[in-house]
Amino acid sequence: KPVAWGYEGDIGPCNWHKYFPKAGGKRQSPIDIDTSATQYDGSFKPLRIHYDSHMCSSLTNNGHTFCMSVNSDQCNLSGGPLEDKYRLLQFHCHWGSDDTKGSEHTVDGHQYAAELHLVHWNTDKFKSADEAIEKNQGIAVLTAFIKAGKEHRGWNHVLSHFKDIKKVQGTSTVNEDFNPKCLLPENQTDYWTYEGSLTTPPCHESVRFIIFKEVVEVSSEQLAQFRSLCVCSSRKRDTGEDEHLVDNFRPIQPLNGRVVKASFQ
Ligand SMILES: NS(=O)(=O)c1c2ccccc2cc2ccccc12
Ligand SMILES: [Zn+2]
Repeated sequence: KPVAWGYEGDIGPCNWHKYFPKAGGKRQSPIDIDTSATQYDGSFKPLRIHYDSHMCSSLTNNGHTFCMSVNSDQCNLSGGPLEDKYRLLQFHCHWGSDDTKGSEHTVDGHQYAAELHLVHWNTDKFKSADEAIEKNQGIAVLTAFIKAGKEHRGWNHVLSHFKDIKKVQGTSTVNEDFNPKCLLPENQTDYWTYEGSLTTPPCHESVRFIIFKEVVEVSSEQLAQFRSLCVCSSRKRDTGEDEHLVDNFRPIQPLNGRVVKASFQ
């Protein structure tokens, strides 16, 4: 029987290690990026992000975030700090109950309104994503910070399906011409990178994070739409209100001597 976990109370992040022992490991995510301690690495090759936009994908509310799963073998990532080729599996976000919080990673202690994770698995070393998710170098997550500002047209292709996935386990098929690359910042050469973990149980220490320095803007109204998702299909607050999915970010974890590399000086 799968163990329930969440972001508050007894099943919250402070207790994850009791049922998911890796959550207490030495290379956990997220972390604070102390920009005075990052190390420039001039050996990185250019990041190669090749996504096609003819992939059919499906959007699900899994009770912890919305997840756009992609099933195209044409969406690949390589280069930068990566030794192998990785294939896009899904993307999702973490966000807050207001625009002052929501990201998982922080930069010099600053938390952004949301954080986008594009999850890729190592197709050179492993036969399936389920295998890769547990193995060192198995996963690469492209990460972009999001702040409240001007409207982001690309995000509307995703947000327009949210009414179909308001309830948990709701799914919606997305087969319009959408390329997730439009969700990334313009500057894709300046990023930080380090070795960490899934930020949700079972917290496997299999993830290479690549975190863009440039922050993406979406409007406050678009951020409010993230918060329209519900956490569960039935449970209502005593006020009869739906319980909305917000503050789905893990607190920052100890660096334990890890060095965050920078692709820029
Ligand atoms: N936040 S996360 O990117 O660690 C993450 C995953 C990372 C790698 C593989 C699968 C993942 C599935 C997630 C599902 C929900 C939230 C974060 C998730
Ligand atoms: Zn994530």
